[in-house]
Amino acid sequence: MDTTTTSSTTPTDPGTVASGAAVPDTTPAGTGDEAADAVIARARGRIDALDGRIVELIQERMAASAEVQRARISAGGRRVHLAREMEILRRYRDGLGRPGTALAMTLLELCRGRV
Ligand SMILES: O=C(O)C(=O)C[C@]1(C(=O)O)C=C[C@@H](O)C=C1
Repeated sequence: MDTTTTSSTTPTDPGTVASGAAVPDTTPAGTGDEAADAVIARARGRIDALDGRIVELIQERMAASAEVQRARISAGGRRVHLAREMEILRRYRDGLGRPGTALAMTLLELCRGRV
């Protein structure tokens, strides 16, 4: 295996190789095209703002989900409600296609733990 570069098949910190040794990041800061760089910087600003809001929304969802689960368990029910999960999985699949299902499964795991 080539140990001088990060492998595309092995997820590692981009600043290290599999051995953990530090490698300089040689990715150029820009494309060399000023207009393209400006578009990229602006769009990345929007992405960062959106990601921040998405994380906050997920945290808000986790709190609402915990409230539902606590109430159900206090009333003698179970943490997991499979029919409700099916509705949620369908909504994400309808909105985002097959990867939407995977996203919904990750959200459910964040909200109620692994089943
Ligand atoms: O809607 C519920 O009944 C919940 O408990 C919330 C929630 C969710 O996070 O969406 C969590 C666990 C259940 O299995 C189903 C859904």
